[in-house]
Amino acid sequence: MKREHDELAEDTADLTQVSSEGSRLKGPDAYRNKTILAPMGTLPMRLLALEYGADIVYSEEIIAKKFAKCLRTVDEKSKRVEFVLPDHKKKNVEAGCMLPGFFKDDAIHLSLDDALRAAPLAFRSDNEHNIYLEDEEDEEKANPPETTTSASQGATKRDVLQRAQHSSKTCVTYDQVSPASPLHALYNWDPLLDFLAAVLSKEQLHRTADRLGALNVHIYHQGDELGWHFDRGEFAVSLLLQSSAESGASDEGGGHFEYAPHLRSADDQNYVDVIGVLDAAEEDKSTTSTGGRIRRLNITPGALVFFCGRHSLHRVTKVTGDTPRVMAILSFETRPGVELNDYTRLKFFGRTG
Ligand SMILES: O=C(O)CCC(=O)C(=O)O
Ligand SMILES: [Fe+2]
Repeated sequence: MKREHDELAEDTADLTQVSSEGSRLKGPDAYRNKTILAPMGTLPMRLLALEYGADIVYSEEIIAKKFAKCLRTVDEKSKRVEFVLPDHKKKNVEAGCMLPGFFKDDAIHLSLDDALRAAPLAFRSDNEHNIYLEDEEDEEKANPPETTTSASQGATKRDVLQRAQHSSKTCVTYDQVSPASPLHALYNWDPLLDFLAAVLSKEQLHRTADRLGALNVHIYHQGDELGWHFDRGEFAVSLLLQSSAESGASDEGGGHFEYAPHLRSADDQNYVDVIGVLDAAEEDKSTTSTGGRIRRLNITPGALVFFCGRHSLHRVTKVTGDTPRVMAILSFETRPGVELNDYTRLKFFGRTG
């Protein structure tokens, strides 16, 4: 309690507050041994609290110095109000968000049964890839290694490309998902497009036009995993149908979603920290400075997850138990009519049509 009190004092050191004594006090001393109430909503309520013995009352707007420095922004479409630090804008933007319980038990079970019925026909991929999910030869031609050294010196794109990742999973394609599945209904439900567009601050979203890749269900059996990668697309929407993890954060069962938020940006590939995260994950050194950037998201069945994977390195750890991890991926684009290329279709679906 003492520590919190001091932290609050430090955080608000520049602010001048009106106390019950009516005098203006400045600096940390103004907050020692005082009865402080926060957050207090309306002025009459605050005045009443002062009358009944509180020394200092705060409205929400002046709790922290950091907060006082924020800019008020309003998203035009959703009308959502956000307070953003002007110089730390990127740190305020989350890598993703999760809505637990979006699908209730019945919808989960019907979708799961449908996917598992289709599984014997589905393609199993098992391959190595780099974290950028791109063809190395094409990439080297387009960006010769000498032009791709990180601003934070010492590591190059070539170093990162050499860190091969393994992925194996079975993929039920869109044409194999039954039109009777709740997943099919959800994906083709127009209000979902509006909802996602509002949440993601996009003018308009469209379902991906790919007859195989628009909606997929990935099944990870024992030994399967999804290696570290940055998504090529801007964001992904996923819905977990079955977890392989036995309980929340414990390692048992495996199949955990792990990510290192904001590891790169549009202007800095940050190869040094990318290598640091890959090393830390390999050696399971979650306490090293780069390893400390790795977070684990405890996704429960039925949760809808939006994830901006283009700048946040992420993976699914190896499934170690008997229960397969079953994850639906819903794909959307900001432009209509977008299809996958044949290279991707062959790699992940084993066919082009
Ligand atoms: O299955 C997951 O949780 C993530 C899947 C993913 O990262 C992807 O499909 O790109
Ligand atoms: Fe991904």
